[in-house]
Amino acid sequence: MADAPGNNSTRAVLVGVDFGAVDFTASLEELALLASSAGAEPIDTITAKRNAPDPAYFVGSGKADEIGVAAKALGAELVIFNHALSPAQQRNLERRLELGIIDRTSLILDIFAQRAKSHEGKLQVELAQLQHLATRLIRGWTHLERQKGGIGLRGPGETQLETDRRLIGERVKALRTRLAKLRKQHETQRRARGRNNTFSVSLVGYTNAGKSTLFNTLTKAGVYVANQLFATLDTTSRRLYLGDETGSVVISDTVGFVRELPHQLVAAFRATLEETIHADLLLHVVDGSSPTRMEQIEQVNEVLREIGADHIPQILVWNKIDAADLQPGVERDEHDKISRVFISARSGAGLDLLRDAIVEAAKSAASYPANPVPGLSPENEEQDDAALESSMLDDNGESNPTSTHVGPQ
Ligand SMILES: Nc1nc2c(ncn2[C@@H]2O[C@H](COP(=O)(O)OP(=O)(O)OP(=O)(O)O)[C@@H](O)[C@H]2O)c(=O)[nH]1
Ligand SMILES: [Mg+2]
Repeated sequence: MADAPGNNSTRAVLVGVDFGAVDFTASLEELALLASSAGAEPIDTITAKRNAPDPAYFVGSGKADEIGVAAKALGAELVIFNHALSPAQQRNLERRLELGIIDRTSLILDIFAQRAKSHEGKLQVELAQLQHLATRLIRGWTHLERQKGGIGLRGPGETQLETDRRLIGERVKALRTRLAKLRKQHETQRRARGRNNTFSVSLVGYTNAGKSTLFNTLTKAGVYVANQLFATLDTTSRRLYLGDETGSVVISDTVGFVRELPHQLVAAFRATLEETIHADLLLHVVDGSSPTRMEQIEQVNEVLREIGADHIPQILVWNKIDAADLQPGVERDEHDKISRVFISARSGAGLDLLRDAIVEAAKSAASYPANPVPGLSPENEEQDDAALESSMLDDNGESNPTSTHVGPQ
């Protein structure tokens, strides 16, 4: 590793191929942010124009050599492609360039692996990684066996490849079982919460839109905020008191979305996203200062469709108005329902409008009881949190080590 002095990050060259997409530049900028979020240092970006990917090297062999020469001249160890590479393309490039090659999918998986904190989050990432790996197993690949080590692991007459596949298959099965159990626990928690008839609100949106900042401002929770992609991986929930009439709602901060979110990850994070699927209201947070905000909205809606959350009432929260030179305000649709609220989570501008919008949505929701839930005033909020938390203990009476927290920590 040729690390620069005092800098531990891997120097990486980024490669983007322009197939004529309108968002080519924005997508490359995002790749740079993804790369630094993963701990790499993007030192150069090489672009190419093509009509279609080259089957062997994704870029042509001439371009591949050019990338290799440039990367070596710059002391890079890694080349990151802004695309999904086939296993063969990745392998061919690695052999030809003698450099580490990763694609967009692996990069995102890597960030998730680094960020996962909860037990469940780690299991989900491992499952996604193994599923990604399973498609890439080639003869002579011995990494897994070395890792597991030991005599007698390999069955009689099995080739290395079969052993690797078998070990991965077994681990995938074990992970699925464990995650299914955790999902059942979540179901129990949700039912317990359902008994309280508490209106639930999920913050969703593109990564870096400001969901956690807004969550903190609204609930004073102090969750991790950073100018990084996927700063948040675990769902965190808190009570939010909205006045005597409405009482409290439960509000959840969730993982951010990104374009081309690897589908293994969407599948693996389904359990985490269940918080979102079962919400009564989605606050779709948008970075209103981003030039690609419209496209980000579309990407988020696409993932919401994929996880079956597109039927949930949604308010678009147009955030970062301080950086976009906009005023706080509210927009209503043709049914006079609030469709957009313009705010700044950082300065607090427009937050009163947002709280009013949540109250209005809670009132109009059919499932919401006509009378406020008794006992949900600020005085006994803490006590209520404790009750909520105790409903989240698992069968052994142990605190559930998964991603959902309700109440003060
Ligand atoms: N100018 C401005 N910046 C903001 C505002 N809200 C959030 N930010 C910044 O945007 C960046 C991302 O904020 P987060 O709250 O971590 O975003 P997130 O949506 O939770 O991101 P992920 O967890 O990665 O999905 C941080 O640098 C925030 O300080 C705002 O209203 N105005
Ligand atoms: Mg966040």
